[in-house]
Amino acid sequence: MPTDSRTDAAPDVPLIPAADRGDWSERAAWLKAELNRHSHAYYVLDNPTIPDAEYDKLFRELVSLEEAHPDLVTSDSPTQRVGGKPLPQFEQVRHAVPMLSLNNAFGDDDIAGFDRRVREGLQLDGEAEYSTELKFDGLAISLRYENGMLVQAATRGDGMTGENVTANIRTVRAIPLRLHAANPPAVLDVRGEVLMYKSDFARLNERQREAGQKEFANPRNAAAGSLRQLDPRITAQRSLRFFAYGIGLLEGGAMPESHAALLDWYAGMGLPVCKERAVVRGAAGVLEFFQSIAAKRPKLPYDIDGVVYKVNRLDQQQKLGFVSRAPRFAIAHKFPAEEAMTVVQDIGVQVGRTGAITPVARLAPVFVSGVTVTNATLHNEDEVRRKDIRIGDTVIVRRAGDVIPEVVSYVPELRKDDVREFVMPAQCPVCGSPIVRPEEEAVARCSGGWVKCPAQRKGGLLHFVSRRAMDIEGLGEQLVDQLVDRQVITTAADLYKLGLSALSELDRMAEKSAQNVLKALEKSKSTSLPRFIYALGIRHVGEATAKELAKHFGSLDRFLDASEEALLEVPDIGPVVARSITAFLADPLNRELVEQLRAAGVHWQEHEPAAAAPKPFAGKTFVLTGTLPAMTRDEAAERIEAAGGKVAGSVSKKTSYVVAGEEAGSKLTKAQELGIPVLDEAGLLRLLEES
Ligand SMILES: NC(=O)c1ccc[n+]([C@@H]2O[C@H](COP(=O)([O-])OP(=O)(O)OC[C@H]3O[C@@H](n4cnc5c(N)ncnc54)[C@H](O)[C@@H]3O)[C@@H](O)[C@H]2O)c1
Ligand SMILES: [Zn+2]
Repeated sequence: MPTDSRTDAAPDVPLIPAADRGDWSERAAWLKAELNRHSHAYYVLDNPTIPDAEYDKLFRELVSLEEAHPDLVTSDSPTQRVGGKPLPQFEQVRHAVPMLSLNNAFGDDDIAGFDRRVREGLQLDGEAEYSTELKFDGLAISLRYENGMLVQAATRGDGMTGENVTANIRTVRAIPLRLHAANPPAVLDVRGEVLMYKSDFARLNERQREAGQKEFANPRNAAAGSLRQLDPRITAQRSLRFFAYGIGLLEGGAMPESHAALLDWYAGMGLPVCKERAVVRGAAGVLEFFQSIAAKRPKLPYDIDGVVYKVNRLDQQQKLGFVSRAPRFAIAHKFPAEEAMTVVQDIGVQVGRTGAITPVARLAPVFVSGVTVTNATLHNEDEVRRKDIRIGDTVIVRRAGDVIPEVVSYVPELRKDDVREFVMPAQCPVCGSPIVRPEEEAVARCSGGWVKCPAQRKGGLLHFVSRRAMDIEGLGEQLVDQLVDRQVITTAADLYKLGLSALSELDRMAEKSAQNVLKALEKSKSTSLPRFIYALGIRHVGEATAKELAKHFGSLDRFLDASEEALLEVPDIGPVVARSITAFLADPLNRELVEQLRAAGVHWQEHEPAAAAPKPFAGKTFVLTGTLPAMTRDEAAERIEAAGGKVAGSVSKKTSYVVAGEEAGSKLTKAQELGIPVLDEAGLLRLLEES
């Protein structure tokens, strides 16, 4: 009996009719139609409707159905084919050697099976040798070089016929137009992946958003959409990258003996080859590679969805050959999916340490990248509106690395009529104080402050005791919750009044651990000024700013007496931060807290104030225009102002510099007319560094 592959996954959205409801062939037909529809959206339109993990589930279900009932296999089945049809707008290119897919493995057992089949196929006595590399999440491309010159580039298409995207590929700077080789082969088809870095993807989507255009679902789709443009000028603006990993036709040159040697040869000719690659032995070797890459994955600048193992020797590859749509000599070992689909059951709010109200989607439990997720952040109210996420929607949830799970988008075709919009509550759900949102801010806040709002109190206390602040071990969330809820403590100063009896009365608190908490509190009294300032939890004052403040003022009293002007003299402090500090210091309750902490014995070393740092941009006026590649305009303005400069809205003779990003308009023209120096982002950063 074929098993329904969905039962091994976490609680599911009841999206797909259960397999036992209809008859097998009906189910298979439904799966084929559904998979074909999604493939079209994914491969042809670069606009997928469901996450890959959902697609893969349907795909695996069809595979197991076809295995149990081989008569169900038809030539139009997605299990028999590669990719999608080439778009008719492009000239079609027939591949000299077909471009196939890869079989997938999801666990160690799959890998053991693959390794066994390889050894059997090659009749090996010992271990097989594998070349291991990354599975880039982009789109496959075939580059034809004739006598070392790039003459044609084609997408994979349906594997036999692809789209001619030569003009677009020529705009990709990573791809050499000429190979660095004294004696290049007469014909060489280089195969590899075109992809987009995560940072370039984020910037592209920001630009799309500002221009009111459709955002891309992920870097893969952005890369595919950017490459398959009819206008190469658009592709040229999209920062595409490339890694070579395979070969098609070769004429007039000697084929290397191994896959590893092929990649080295490529690298020597100036083709980008990813350095995360190795040659290993046996199943143990590939699994070790898998683990090491899994650990690195969150830090890689591009998305990968797994690693690929290829039998290293090319003669062995040839011997193993192909099955319908994939080689027998290679396998893709996939990571757990980072995206999954589920239903938003409700949208609630969370109150942070500074009172910030974060909308949070309450989800039907769903398994994403190794854990069950029930809550996902929606960041802020504007984000909920922009993404148009509603209660009852089916959504795509993403959890990458250790990052908090977030709702990426809703699935339009599954939206029902009875979905409800999120309404920002008027009152804080924790303390009942009004929620306010200053017009120019993206974040709504509980106006209760820590005095009225237990949520803010808890957040503030947790920040105070955290490792980089006062570093008080043993005071975790559960303990802080109890202390606040039972009104044992109100402020951080009360922590130092805690006695053994009060602590021992709390749930799950043995006398031994209570003593440890007291010891940790005592130890924390001896601290440093930067830690103390950071621990106060002033909005916009992170660790780095706290350090600058401590260095600049040298003593707590000088810091407490600082005016807004004095604060603006501190390196890297601009008006937003200065205002936030003065607001904090103006509140008598905060002053009292500081005094109580000092009275409790919290102490540190002080020193003379640092000589006032020069403000290199003093007297200079800047105008910002266009989209900068890495900074938002607000960030750029804050940095300019922190260096003493002014930011103005329009260009005049008094303007010192114009900082222009992409799509800069009339301000740039005006600057050029007036002969005002124009900087790009890199130029601005250099000026900041040099001065
Ligand atoms: N969300 C959807 O609706 C939808 C629809 C169709 C397909 N998909 C997704 O597409 C994938 C299946 O598609 P597929 O057959 O195009 O490709 P695949 O991703 O399963 O594997 C083959 C491809 O991997 C790429 N690749 C990356 N690194 C490689 C390396 N080092 N060596 C060799 N190849 C490498 C190549 O582009 C190659 O064509 C699945 O993950 C599926 O979930 C999703
Ligand atoms: Zn509140």
